[in-house]
Amino acid sequence: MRAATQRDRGSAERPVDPGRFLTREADPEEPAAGRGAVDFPVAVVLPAGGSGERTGLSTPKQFCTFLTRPLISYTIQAFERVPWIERIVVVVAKESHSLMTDIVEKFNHAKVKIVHGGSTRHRSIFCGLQAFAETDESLLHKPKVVIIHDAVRPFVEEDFLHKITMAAKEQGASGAMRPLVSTVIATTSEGYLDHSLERAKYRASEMPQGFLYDIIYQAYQRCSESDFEFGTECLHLALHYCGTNAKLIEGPPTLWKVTYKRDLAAAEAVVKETLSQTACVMTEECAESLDLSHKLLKKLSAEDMLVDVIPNPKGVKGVSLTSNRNFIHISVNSSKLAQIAEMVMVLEETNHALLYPVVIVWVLLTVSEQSALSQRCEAASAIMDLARASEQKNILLYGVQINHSKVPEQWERSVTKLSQLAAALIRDRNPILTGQILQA
Ligand SMILES: Nc1ccn([C@@H]2O[C@H](COP(=O)(O)OP(=O)(O)OP(=O)(O)O)[C@@H](O)[C@H]2O)c(=O)n1
Ligand SMILES: O=P(O)(O)OC[C@@H](O)[C@@H](O)[C@@H](O)CO
Repeated sequence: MRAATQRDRGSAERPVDPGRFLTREADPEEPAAGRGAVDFPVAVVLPAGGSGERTGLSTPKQFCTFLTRPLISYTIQAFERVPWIERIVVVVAKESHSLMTDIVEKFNHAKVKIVHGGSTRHRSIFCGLQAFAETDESLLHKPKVVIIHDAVRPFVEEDFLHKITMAAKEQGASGAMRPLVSTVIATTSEGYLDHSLERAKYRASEMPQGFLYDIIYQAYQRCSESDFEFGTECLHLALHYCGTNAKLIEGPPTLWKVTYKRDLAAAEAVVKETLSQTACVMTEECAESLDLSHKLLKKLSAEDMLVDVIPNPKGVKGVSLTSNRNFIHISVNSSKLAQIAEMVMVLEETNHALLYPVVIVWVLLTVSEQSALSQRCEAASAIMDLARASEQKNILLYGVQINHSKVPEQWERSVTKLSQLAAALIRDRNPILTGQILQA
């Protein structure tokens, strides 16, 4: 049996995790290795006042939800978890103010101030910047560097934010860029090709962008009506109105903007993939349960999951729940429902499922034939009610029944099935299957 603290990586080198920031908590004491501390005030402006017409949805995309949370909450959290970012000004349309207030309260977004935007993105950004310039110093003091980031770009990591921030402090302005995927072409008024640009010489301007606050605020104060109405590039304003040439930094592929409906599905898939990479197996100490947990560890690790195995004779008290998002709880011969209920209570008390759903796969391991039927009947009625209550707390409870077999081939088949079911339940997080007892 592996020590509980050891984690088992998959055989292949793990791919760059597109959503690493979702689960890695920044350490407020220690700047990440390889970069200096940020010793000046930094704030963020998130323009979120658009209507998201290109999604074809009635709800503006920043308020569309996946995994029980609106898109904008993921973006806010990506900045809120960065210890050296002090304030986040979210710019919303006036009619979305109360919705945004509810989101801030529900998800404990403590660093957020809400302001009203304008009819275009540039007007909204200017409204956000004005929030620092025109308020009581003690409430929202002016930052040295302000990061401007579309609220519909939820995947941004602290490392890259640090690069953008330090470059903005040194250079006055900085911006993310990505290689072009398609070639840029110009058309004639009749709709024919006029010319194409040499793709290698151009880049796509992305977000986040960073600025010395005074520079970008002055640029917006000087901004023409035409730029306010039709412009799409903050870096251009800093250059055109303040002569500040932005430092361009190539960013990771995760900086993409949610623009079309398909992008919302893509964003959900990224979050699901990130949340599904770890599992904690909680095992009883009888031989069959220990054997099952060891086999699960090997099989799930082969699926490239990081797996902890926690001998759990005393129920949930022996487990650090807050460091895991997916639990496989093995109960032998009886349902031990109280332990599951206690887990749900602890997860709720620690707010651990507030931002991301937690999955509990409850494995009913039947060792003695006599107990099989009674265990299953007892569990079937109990799990449904508990699952319904847990779902209200963003905890997804699934059941899988498995019979221990002394016939190695049969036991191996059952364990393989259980491993596949557990991996699928953790990966898909389908609320329809909560409260059900599947059969391995
Ligand atoms: N008047 C506006 C328009 C846009 N934005 C914000 O600017 C970001 C990037 O703009 P875009 O992707 O174009 O969003 P929308 O304008 O909402 O999309 P669409 O053009 O499809 O309507 C989004 O977070 C959007 O909410 C804003 O704050 N105020
Ligand atoms: O034009 P949209 O409002 O869809 O998106 C804004 C983007 O243009 C902008 O975020 C980047 O190009 C960086 O400026």
